[in-house]
Amino acid sequence: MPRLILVRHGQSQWNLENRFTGWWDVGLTEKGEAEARAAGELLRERNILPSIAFTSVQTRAIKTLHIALEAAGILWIPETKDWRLNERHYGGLTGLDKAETAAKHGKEQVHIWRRSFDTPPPVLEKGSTFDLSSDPRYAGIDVPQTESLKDTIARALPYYQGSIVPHLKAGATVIVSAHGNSLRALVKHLSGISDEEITGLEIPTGQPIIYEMADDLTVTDRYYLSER
Ligand SMILES: O=C(O)[C@@H](CO)OP(=O)(O)O
Repeated sequence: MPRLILVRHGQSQWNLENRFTGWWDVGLTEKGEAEARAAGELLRERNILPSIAFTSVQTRAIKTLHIALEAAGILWIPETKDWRLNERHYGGLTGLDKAETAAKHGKEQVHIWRRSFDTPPPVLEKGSTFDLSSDPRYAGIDVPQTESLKDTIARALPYYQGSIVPHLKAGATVIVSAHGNSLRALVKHLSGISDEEITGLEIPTGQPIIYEMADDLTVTDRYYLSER
């Protein structure tokens, strides 16, 4: 039966520092690496072993995937990296301290920027420190200047449908290592969560979420692997 494993990257350096991250490429902390290892060990213990992997083009998700697959003893499985699984682009907030930004603009405004469904943060000016449009990994891609959750869904979901669903339809166990907001996009679709409710859903770092599916990809069960 098809099975989908979703895992948010382990703690990143900017999760630790409480900074808006988005598309900025930061590494994992030691704790983040340990979370990734624990996720892989859990997959091995429970014998839930993916045969194919998908991740973003961001170091924290790629490393989480590799550390987890190595701990599970299956670092060799095929993997695909795609920018459509990237974190939501945080626009002009990228790099800022979340608490300082709340002190400056008010908690309510920051909550809207972080969790509203379709209000994007302010745009990131072209040529500013965190502008990634000349990064070679984004060659030929129109790098956004900001994204709401709705914008993130608009690129992550078609990617899921076009590139991941065919493997699920063939009965594979698929792992996706990605980010808080790109995974929200997938969970919203898979669990049929409304635009309002999805904004309240927090996805913890390094915790595999399992979707068990029927052959027609109807979800039959969803659970955190650590809770079973
Ligand atoms: O900074 C970010 O890119 C994300 C994920 O860490 O933060 P938020 O919790 O605001 O979606």
